[in-house]
Amino acid sequence: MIKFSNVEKKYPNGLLALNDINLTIEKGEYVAVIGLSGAGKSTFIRCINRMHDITDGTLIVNDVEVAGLKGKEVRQFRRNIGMIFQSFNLVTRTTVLKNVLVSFVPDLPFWRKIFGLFTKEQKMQALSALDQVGILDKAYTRVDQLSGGQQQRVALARTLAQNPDIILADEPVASLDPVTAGQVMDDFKKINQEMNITVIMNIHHVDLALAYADRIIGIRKGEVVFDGKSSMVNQSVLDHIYGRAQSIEVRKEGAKMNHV
Ligand SMILES: Nc1ncnc2c1ncn2[C@@H]1O[C@H](COP(=O)(O)OP(=O)(O)OP(=O)(O)O)[C@@H](O)[C@H]1O
Repeated sequence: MIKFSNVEKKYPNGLLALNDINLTIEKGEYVAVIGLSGAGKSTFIRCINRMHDITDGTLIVNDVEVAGLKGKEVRQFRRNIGMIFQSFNLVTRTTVLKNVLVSFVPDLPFWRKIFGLFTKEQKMQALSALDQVGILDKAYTRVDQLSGGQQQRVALARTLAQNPDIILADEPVASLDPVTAGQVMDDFKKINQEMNITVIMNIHHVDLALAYADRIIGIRKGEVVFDGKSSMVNQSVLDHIYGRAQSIEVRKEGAKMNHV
């Protein structure tokens, strides 16, 4: 469970990126965070795994008060939280399997790290993660020979091999074409439903957010201005999150995406 109580995030330059956030996300939820560029979506997601420190309030993740973690505890805490980025963050000049095995590196003894030696069990776990996202046949292919969608699946498999409770995804389909974006969204949905992993995703495509996520959190100027079921989101809710003129643009972009 993730619980924000009166959470504030102020950057060192004084910018208030999150203001008085109060909400709870239960295990197994699929949440999409939407809002205009600069609204605070990335900041919201990145506070959850302590990529950013909150500056006031309390944030509890899996019974742990995130702000109280120190050094090694932060690394340990992050083991249960996967993170997926728009840019995939893969080592493209090596194989898919090696990229997935990287998720085990923090747990390896020093000498194994040096030689890149992985146990048979770790290799099986990595292969199984690749199977879960449907690219087992690409295990020995170099990442730079894969399409964008396949690369995002490698990133997802790497996260799954880590056996997380929570997956945070920061614009995971922003650089993909509409069809591939839909396939990657399907992967997230499958993982969420079959493995009961909480998914919290920042996403600009409102139509995809509404089609896949169960819950929508709308952020505007650092404040949560909507929090409810996807089925409750209508034009007036979007106007409230984005502002009237912008919400029409957001919808038009979505329509264009769907017709490519
Ligand atoms: N390191 C930083 N220092 C100062 N201000 C920052 C920093 N990172 C983000 N901000 C500011 O905080 C606000 C929220 O940024 P954030 O990246 O969370 O927005 P976002 O909704 O994810 O935007 P986008 O959709 O464009 O990624 C913005 O005004 C941004 O300029």
